[in-house]
Order: sequence, then structure tokens, then C-alpha cells
Amino acid sequence: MAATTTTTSPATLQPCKNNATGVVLIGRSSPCSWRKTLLRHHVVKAAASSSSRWRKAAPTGAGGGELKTSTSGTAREEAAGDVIRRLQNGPDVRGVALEGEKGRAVDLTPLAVEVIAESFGEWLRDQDLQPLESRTTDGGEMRVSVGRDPRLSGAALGAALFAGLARAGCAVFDMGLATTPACFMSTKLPRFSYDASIMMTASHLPYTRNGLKFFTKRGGLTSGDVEDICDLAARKYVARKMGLGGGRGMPPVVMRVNAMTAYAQHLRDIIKERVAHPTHYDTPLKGFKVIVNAGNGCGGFFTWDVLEKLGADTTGSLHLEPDGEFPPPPPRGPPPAMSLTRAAVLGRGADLGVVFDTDVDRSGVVDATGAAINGDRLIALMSSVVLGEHPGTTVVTDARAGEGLTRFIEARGGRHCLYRVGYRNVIDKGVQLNADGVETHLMMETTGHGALKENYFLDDGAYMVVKIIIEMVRMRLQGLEGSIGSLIKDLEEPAESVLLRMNILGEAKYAKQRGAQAVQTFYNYIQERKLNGWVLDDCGDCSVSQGCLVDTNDNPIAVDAYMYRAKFFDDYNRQLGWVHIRQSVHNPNIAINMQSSVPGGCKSMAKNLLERYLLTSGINDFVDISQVQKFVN
Ligand SMILES: O=P(O)(O)OC[C@H]1O[C@H](O)[C@H](O)[C@@H](O)[C@@H]1O
Repeated sequence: MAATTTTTSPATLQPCKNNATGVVLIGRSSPCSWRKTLLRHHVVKAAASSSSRWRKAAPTGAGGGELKTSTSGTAREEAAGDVIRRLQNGPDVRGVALEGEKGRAVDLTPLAVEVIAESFGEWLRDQDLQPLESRTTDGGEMRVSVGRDPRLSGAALGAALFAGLARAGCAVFDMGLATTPACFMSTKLPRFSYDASIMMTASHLPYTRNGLKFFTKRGGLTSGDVEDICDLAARKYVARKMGLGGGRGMPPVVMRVNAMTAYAQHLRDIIKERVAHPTHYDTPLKGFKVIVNAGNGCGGFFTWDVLEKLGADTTGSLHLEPDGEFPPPPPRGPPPAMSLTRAAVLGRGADLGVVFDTDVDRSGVVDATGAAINGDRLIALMSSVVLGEHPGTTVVTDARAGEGLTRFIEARGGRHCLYRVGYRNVIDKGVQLNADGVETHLMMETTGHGALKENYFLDDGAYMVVKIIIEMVRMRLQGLEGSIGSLIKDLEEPAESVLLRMNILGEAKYAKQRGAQAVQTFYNYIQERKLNGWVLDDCGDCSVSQGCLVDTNDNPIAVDAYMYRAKFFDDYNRQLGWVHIRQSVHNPNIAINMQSSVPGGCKSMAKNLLERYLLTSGINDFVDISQVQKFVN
């Protein structure tokens, strides 16, 4: 269980504590078979995801089959329904699935998962998913695949997921341990071509959490879609709690499938075709040493089913074993994972290190010199590759990216669109720009989520690494000096980069409203000239001053609407840096990101905000400003 450095052959790796489910599994591959062989066109209804619907109250007594039961619309019923609504986290469902978190009760229960899955199945039936001639359903039955990460709660919640889908009349295909991008790809790969897919994961969150990500052939569901599903599920939940509409039917029939193998082959084929090695077509990675750090999540397959099969030496790779408790170091992309990978790369004299998050929708790399390439650096590296293929393309990132990145992209002829935080926001913006005729090939968040137009606008950490590996091999074939990091040697980085959090105090149900008020006050203060020296970036959250393109059909969900970036100029009119302020996607807090090109610049900006905005506006009555105070002092 402990974090290991292993080169054990895949067949001896374990654990696979699954299938305590009472579910009928059909098919020959064992639940663990992924390990031996192992593993979003976001056409956005996005704008439709609508601010007005944010956390709307539970409709009572309305539609939805057995749901006609909630007649009196009592506060208790609403509160029960809110249990489900609160599980929505942007386009995902996230919750506490196991005891063990101080002050947090389990809320992602099997019943919650079952009603959400059933509601997803019903929602699917109303979707116009694809042209009739290519429908994969027989007699109107929706085919839905399900994957999961190794979290301990996965087996029990998986059974509930299967039951909910089956109750909605879906045919269920169990991919077992899988990655989030592979779940989406199971709707695209010809051998599978499912109508939809659900991945059970809470990504980088602790092992006590779990969650759901939803896909159709069109890509990941939007926040608005998930809100609709959770609304329906909330009504079912209330009814079930009242003992109505449930009942134990036959156990669901679930087909076991091995889509990870097909997905891995798909990635191998891309590398082979794009490298087109003159002498080793089938083993273009021969002679390369690559370290993979899978953080005990689902990314180990990339080692044995992609890299090794293409001839790479992956000796010294880290944390390949899936482990439902994610032993330390935590499976997050940033510091511990990057520094451990760096040490392994340098120790082995490897050409590249690869770090995946738990469900492999995010990645980072380490080059042969040990330089960590994540955040802005990873975006710069990908921009350099993509701008080589698509001169002049626009790159969308979240507005936490640095000004050096903008200059880097513009120096290569590209355009940089700075947009809202949240990977779906970034990706959806790229989809929208393309639809508006603005060629946009790369959409990346500073968190390591990256999507390419050429790959269904899917944020796939493994696909990102595939692109980087192709570039690395091409550089060697062309006899170019230097490691992959040499492609970004002119990226200017800020002198300082700081993230501070301010908890929103008081009752949880008012947190969003209070957070919005606090963030909007910052905006108003600048507009009302109460904050001298601060200049808002013109598009609110979206910095248009650096070559961005004006929004045409922007319609944020409520929590995203209050998200601003502003520059700060000192008394001599020199820009010290910028601040980006917004509500957290996950927790009741406000995130303040700051960057400065001047040492001490972030402290000066924080001091200014503390004295002239936080302490004078009265928002310190309901926002905990202690982190800012501590930083300033
Ligand atoms: O709002 P925060 O707590 O800082 O989290 C922000 C992050 O939330 C989620 O994890 C999303 O997947 C990311 O796209 C986003 O960057």
C-alpha cells in the first residue's frame, strides 16, 4: 500500500478489491484484467447552462413518474432534495463517500448515486444524441459504459450506479478501472460506440470523496445538464425516502468490457502514425527512457500498454499500483508528485517524466534536465507544439495564467484568450470561438487540464503526453539538441505568484450569495474609483487587453459570473502585477490569485486590498480575511 517505486511486471500488480456488488457480470475479462493489458466534443449547450437555474429550489409534486408524491412541499422534503442538489459541483457530482472527514458526514450514499444514475438514464432518452442512421441502440435502449478509479467506495457505489442505470432502462457496460478520458472515448471508439458514459471519480480529492463525470458522444455534460439531472434525482430521492417508487427489482445485468485496451491501442496508433519512424515504425520509442508517476490512480496502463509496447524503457516508474486510499504523497499534480518524478528522472537519466492525476484527465511532465513542466510552462509547451501545426491559432486558458505566457504565445504568432477558471469553462470557450469562426486548437487550464480541437475537445492528460512524446521523438529524429524543455526557454515567469483563500463564514446555504457579494464589491469598488491604481481587465474575468477576443454569447452560470481580474499600478504608474478574485468551485471560500513581476509586489497588492477593500467594505464581517492579514504581516 505504501508509495512504491516499482518496476514490477504488470501481471503481478494488484489489488482490485472490487465486485462486492451483487451485480451480474457478463463477459470473460476479470475485474482486474485492465491491469495486465490496461486504462469530449463539447458542443456546448453551455451558454444554455444558465445563471437563473443556479441551485433553484426543489420543485415539489411535479412530474417524474413516482415523484408526484411530494404533495405538501414541506421544508423537510426540500431539505432532503437539497442533499442531492448540493452534490453538484459544476459539471460533476462530488461528495463524501466514506466516513473519516472531520465535520463532514457521508452524503454521496448508494441511494444518492442510484437516483442520480437513474435520472441520467432518463435525461439521456430526451437527448438528440446522434443522427438516426448511426444509432447504436436496439429498440431504443441506451448503451451506457461505466468506469471508475480505485477509490475504496467505488465497488459499493458502482453497484448503485448500475442499478440506477438499469432502472432507467439502459444497457450497462462495466469498464472496471478506467480513466476519465477513456470513458468518453468509449463513446467514440468504433468497437464500443456507447451512447453515453459515466466515470466514477473525485479526481485529486481525498480517498473519502467520490463523484461522477458524465459524457455523451457530444462530450462532457455542462453544469446546466447536471443541474437538470440533479433536480430530477432530488425529487426521486425525496420519494424514495418516503418509501415510494423504489423496490428491489432483479439485479441489473451488466456486461464486462475491456475498453482500456482499445483506448491504449488508439494512443499507440497515434504515436506510430504521427512519428512515422523510418526504421522502427512499431517501436518508435526504442532508446527512450520515460518515468511515469501514476499517483496510485488509474494511469499505470500508460506505462505497460502504451510506452513499453512502443519500445520505451519505463524502469523506475512510480506509484503505478492503483490504491483506493491514495497513500502519500497525494495524487495531485503539483509539488510532491513533480519533485519525486524529477528525482526519478535525474536518477535514471531518463528523457522524460510523466505525472498523471488520479483519473488521468490532467498531466504534467518533467524534462531530461529535471525541469518541472506544469501550469503555465505546460501550456507554453503545448502552445509551441500546436502553433507549429496551426500557425496563428488562438489558445484559451483560465485567467490565472501569467502575462509571460501571453507574450510567449504572441511571439509565436498565436493569440491568447484569458477566460474563466474551471476546465469546462476554458474548453467551452474554445468550442464557442471555433463556432464563431475563430480557429482555436488548444484550450488549457493552469491546473493541467488540456484539450485539443483535434481530439474531440476532450481534456485528456494521456493525449497531452502523447503530443509531447511525439515532439520529443521528432526532435531526436531531426538531430535537435536539448530536451523538450528547450522549447519554452524564452517563457518569462513572474517573480512572485501567490494564492490566498478567504473562507466564507456563516450558514453554508448562504455561502454562494455572500461570496458573490464579496467578489462583486471588489468590481464595484474599482468602477466607483474607490480603489486607486486598480484597473479592471475589460471583459470582467476575461482579459481582452492582451489580444483576447470579445465574448459574443457569453452566459456564465451564477457562480462564475463573479470572477474578476484587475491590474495594479503603483504611484509611479508602473504595473506591479495583477489579482484574480473568484469563488471556489468546490468549497465556500474566495480564491485570490496574484502575480507580480517585482519581488514584494504581491505583498504590496495584498496590503492595498486589505486596507482599502477588505477592511473598509464591511465584507470582513462575513469573510475570514486572516490569510490575507497573515500574508501582509
Ligand atoms: O475553485 P477551486 O477550489 O480553486 O478549484 C478550481 C478547480 O476546480 C475543479 O477541480 C476543476 O476541475 C478545475 O478546473 C478548477 O480549476
